[in-house]
Amino acid sequence: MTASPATKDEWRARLLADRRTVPPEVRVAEADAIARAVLELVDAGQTICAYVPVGTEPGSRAVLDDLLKMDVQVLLPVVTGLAPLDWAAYDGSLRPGPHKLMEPPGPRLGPAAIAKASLILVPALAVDETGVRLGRGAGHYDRSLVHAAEGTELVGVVRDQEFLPRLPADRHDVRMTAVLTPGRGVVQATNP
Ligand SMILES: Nc1nc2c(c(=O)[nH]1)N(C=O)[C@@H](CNc1ccc(C(=O)N[C@@H](CCC(=O)O)C(=O)O)cc1)CN2
Ligand SMILES: Nc1ncnc2c1ncn2[C@@H]1O[C@H](COP(=O)(O)OP(=O)(O)OP(=O)(O)O)[C@@H](O)[C@H]1O
Repeated sequence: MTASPATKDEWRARLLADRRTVPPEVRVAEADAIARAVLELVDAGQTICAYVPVGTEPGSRAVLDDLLKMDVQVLLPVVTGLAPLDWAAYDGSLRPGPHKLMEPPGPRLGPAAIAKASLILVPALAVDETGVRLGRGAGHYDRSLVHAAEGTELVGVVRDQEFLPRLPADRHDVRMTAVLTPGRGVVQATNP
């Protein structure tokens, strides 16, 4: 058994390597389970922030279309350097952006648009039981989530194996209020 990684960078390397070993049929089954859980979390008329999975990330583009059909407004992140993320509404179309990301082609709503969302699905490499999230390491979400409205549900989406007891945390880390995994559904984070 290999020792547990100590730093965030060591955790990122381990978690990304593990994601690459997941067989396609497992990814599809996990994405379906995540989609079912997401659709149970939302109500018609609600605005949420979501993400388009990139590479081996859990989730699917299909759930975004299901959300539109349910009359949920879906905002997707747009990367603009190291500033907080910008946001644009999903209307069914996407175009390629940086880092192999897909983004909506429509109007940019500005970083403050995140405050319209009552639920934010946050992509992550791992989340711990107290809601500490490990992301890609650029701090995009940490810079953005401070603009979310108070009381907004911040749901980190990870595979079951990426829901960990403890991760290294920095002062700037914005904690998730809950974690969504394919096997366990939505689990509320505990107090640190
Ligand atoms: N889907 C998604 N969107 C997101 C994020 C994310 O983590 N996931 N971000 C979170 O902050 C921001 C963008 N940050 C990112 C930074 C680097 C890479 C990245 O390393 N991409 C790889 C390909 C993906 C892979 O194979 O795992 C690449 O560029 O090669 C992706 C997103 C905003 N949008
Ligand atoms: N609110 C902030 N203001 C200024 N710098 C920040 C802020 N949040 C994070 N950073 C910087 O961003 C860098 C990456 O932070 P961290 O390792 O926590 O990223 P992450 O949460 O894993 O990534 P991401 O949010 O992009 O997915 C660090 O150098 C950190 O100092």
